Amino acid sequence: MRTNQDRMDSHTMELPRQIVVGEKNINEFAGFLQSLTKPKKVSLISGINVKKILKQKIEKSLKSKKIKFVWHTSKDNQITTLKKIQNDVKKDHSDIIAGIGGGRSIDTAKLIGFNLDIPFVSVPTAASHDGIASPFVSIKSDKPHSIVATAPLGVFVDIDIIKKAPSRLLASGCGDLVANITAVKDWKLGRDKTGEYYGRYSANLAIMSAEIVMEKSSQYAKNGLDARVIVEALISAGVASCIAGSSRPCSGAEHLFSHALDRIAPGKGLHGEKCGLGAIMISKLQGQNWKEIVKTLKNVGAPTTAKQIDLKEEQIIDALMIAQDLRPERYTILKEIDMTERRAKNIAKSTNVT
Ligand SMILES: NC(=O)C1=CN([C@@H]2O[C@H](COP(=O)(O)OP(=O)(O)OC[C@H]3O[C@@H](n4cnc5c(N)ncnc54)[C@H](OP(=O)(O)O)[C@@H]3O)[C@@H](O)[C@H]2O)C=CC1
Ligand SMILES: O=C(CO)COP(=O)(O)O
Ligand SMILES: [Zn+2]
Repeated sequence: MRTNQDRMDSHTMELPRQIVVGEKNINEFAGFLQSLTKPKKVSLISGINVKKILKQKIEKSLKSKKIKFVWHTSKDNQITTLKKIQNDVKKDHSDIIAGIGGGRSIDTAKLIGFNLDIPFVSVPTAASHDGIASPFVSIKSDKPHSIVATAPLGVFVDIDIIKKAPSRLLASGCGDLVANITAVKDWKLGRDKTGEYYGRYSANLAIMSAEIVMEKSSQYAKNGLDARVIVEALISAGVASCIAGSSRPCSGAEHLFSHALDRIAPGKGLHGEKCGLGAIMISKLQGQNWKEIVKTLKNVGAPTTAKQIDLKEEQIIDALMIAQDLRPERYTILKEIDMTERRAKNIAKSTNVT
């Protein structure tokens, strides 16, 4: 007899072809591109901070391999900004595109690569999110959540750059990772209540990347965060999404809460920080060990209260109340709860988020 777990529509698993995680290896960037597609010209997408830090090194590497380049600046993740950059990239006639930076620059390059059918390479300079190796893109449009584009052809990481990035970014990445605990629980709920496809392998992979951080967090509190482990966990979480064919293993109600905050309080808090706060409250609603999530976030230096990222109690409550409506088709614990103002206030207070 077929169970709900067996039932699924066909889906495509698109995975990165080559992932390099090195240290002080940015000078090998051009060689990495050559090993992928032997490009003559590359379009580089980054923000102003990242460009300032890496311009010289990246240009030196590209010149050494005679690869031409054009820089483009990503300021925000609005669809209008992306379209403008896309028009400029089109004029480059480049044969590869690289997103260099945090989630915004990577997403911008990923979607432009997909739209223009140019191979895309992900060059994270911060371990702040799990979109590094995934096919998903979060661009502000009518949809508050990610859409499918294409998995990077290659992922190139210089851990030394990530170690030197502001520590808040690495802690934020841990928030995006612990979110997998609540996301997978919601995914199981969706399987049980709606018969939706649930991939045990990708679910376990996502859980493992969260658990690695949770198990090591006391050690991190004493000796500092291990950037390489966190990067690998984020890559692995992205690969879990590639295998699942959706962001399901890494995005449940805690992400819906974060997407709601993106609308209610734009610009407040990083993506992973908001997902971490969401994971605290959602794990309590799910009957999971929410205190363990608080402990992990505290140990890695990520926020555990709204105040730490300048959010007000009303904003947390509103976000909890509208979260599920932002993605009604994604079954989460919030479908099973009448999230009244009183209930929202209670969950935020009882977990010390407010
Ligand atoms: N596709 C997906 O599945 C996912 C996508 N996202 C998306 O990613 C974005 C969030 O990513 P996040 O990284 O948190 O935020 P940003 O990409 O906005 O980066 C945050 C800041 O960190 C700076 N920065 C990055 N690396 C360094 C460095 N090495 N040294 C100094 N500064 C650095 C950036 O500079 P600069 O301004 O130069 O870029 C930026 O100012 C959101 O748009 C979110 O929606 C999040 C999760 C998953
Ligand atoms: O951030 C993500 C996974 O960590 C993407 O999730 P969404 O599909 O909810 O945007
Ligand atoms: Zn996320």
